[in-house]
Amino acid sequence: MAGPAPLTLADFEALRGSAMQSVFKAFEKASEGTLIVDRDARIVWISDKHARRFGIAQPKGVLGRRVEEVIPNSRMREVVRSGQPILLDILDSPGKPVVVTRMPLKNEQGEVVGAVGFALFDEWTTLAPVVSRFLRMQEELAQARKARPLTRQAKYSFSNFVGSSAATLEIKRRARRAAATHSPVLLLGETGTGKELLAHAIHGASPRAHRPFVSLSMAAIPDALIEAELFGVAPGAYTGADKRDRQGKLQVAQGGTLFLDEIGDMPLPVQSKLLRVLQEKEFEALGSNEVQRADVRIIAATSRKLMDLVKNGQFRADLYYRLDVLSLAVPPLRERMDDLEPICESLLEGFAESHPGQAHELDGDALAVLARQRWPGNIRELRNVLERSIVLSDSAVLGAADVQAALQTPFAAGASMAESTGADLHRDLPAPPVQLPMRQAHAQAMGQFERQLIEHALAASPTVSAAAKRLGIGRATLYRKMAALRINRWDAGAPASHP
Ligand SMILES: Nc1ncnc2c1ncn2[C@@H]1O[C@H](COP(=O)(O)OP(=O)(O)OP(=O)(O)O)[C@@H](O)[C@H]1O
Repeated sequence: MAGPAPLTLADFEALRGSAMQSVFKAFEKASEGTLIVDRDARIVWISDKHARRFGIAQPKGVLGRRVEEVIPNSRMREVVRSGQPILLDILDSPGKPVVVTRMPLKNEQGEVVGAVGFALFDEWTTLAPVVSRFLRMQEELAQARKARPLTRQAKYSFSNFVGSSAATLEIKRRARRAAATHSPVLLLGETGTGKELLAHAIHGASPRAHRPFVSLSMAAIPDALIEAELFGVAPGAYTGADKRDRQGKLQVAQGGTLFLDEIGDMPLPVQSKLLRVLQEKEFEALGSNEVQRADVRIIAATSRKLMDLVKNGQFRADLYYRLDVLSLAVPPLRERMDDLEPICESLLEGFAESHPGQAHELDGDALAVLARQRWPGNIRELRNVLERSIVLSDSAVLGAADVQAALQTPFAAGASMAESTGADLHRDLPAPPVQLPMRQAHAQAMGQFERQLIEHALAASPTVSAAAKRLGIGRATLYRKMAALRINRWDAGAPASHP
């Protein structure tokens, strides 16, 4: 007797179709709420129960709206964008958190056409063991993140240097090659282009990756302290010095990498000592005759034109050539505008943690506005503008008006100042006090002008040193003027991450 006819491909397809349907029905039935969005993350369907959870009386009234406008912490957009499910997650809702699962919906060609989300449990006491483990792991992760800078490991890798323009790929290629060697590296480029990020990445990809990464910025510490910071201090080296010796960054970085930022600001006497480190691999701590070995790879960076400093006698030519073995010129953002969109995406994603529940996307018009800027402060300036847009905006997606508003704040105006003709600057200066006698009015107007100029430069620069450079005056002069005008750089709106 003939057995049952063998199953054909069509049977498998039919079985798969009905399996999908019954899985969907089963989920729907067990679910505490269901939500479906289209490929633009606009709501196409929301169950009554889910709508009630978010205080929506008329579910039909929210159809067509962006999902984040209705469910503030929704991650449905992420699912539509990536095409990947988020199988288990906790969503905050006004009453209590719910456990949710989200899946992409695809058409026959495999293209994402939307996403469906199910609220699986709202009685999540049943999940208490899983949830408490999750919370414990989150806590551990937060602790580990906090501890990370203390471990003196590289904080960034090459993947953090976002972009795939030809210029970016080339710089990453060269940096990777540099990572494999032990030679010094010199990173050149405007402020905010990512030199420090690259220094971390080079260390992280080098054979010294498991040893310390230590940085020292010449611009962040007074000249008189640089030598002690770098080479350390022997006990009782000078009056009032500690009884114990104090390690310098060279000792701390032993076996690893020492990143010397703003090397162009290094005082000449320290330059000679650094040259000895590079040539002889040795140094002496301040106030000591004991010669110590330096097993340290030097990565130096500067936003100044080192060759000009050499010509002016401010930088030793021999040190320059010693550092210049592998020099990498990091291009400014305006020369790699193809990277603008992915960099914005990555920066906005990074803000998701610090600014939860706010816009983390740009629309095309906003991007076009950003693409028209010159970005003298490069990615640091872009980061500031995006963060400011997020803070100022109430929309779920940042539009042209949101980024315009952020660009028109004092920070951005100051950032463009260096390249402007001066006309923009004068535009927002207060009118001169005409009722005063001419000499007095002149002095007062000049004082106001100088204050505004300095505040703008400080707001647009990561360090006081960089602001001084922007203004074309010495750092000491700028400090004196700030003291005289009682300007505090934090009041001037300088980015807080760069003291
Ligand atoms: N390609 C990039 N992708 C993503 N973020 C970047 C990129 N380049 C720089 N950044 C970010 O921009 C900011 C400035 O970068 P970084 O401090 O490395 O610049 P820098 O060139 O060392 O600046 P400075 O000369 O002023 O010290 C940092 O927040 C950094 O993480």
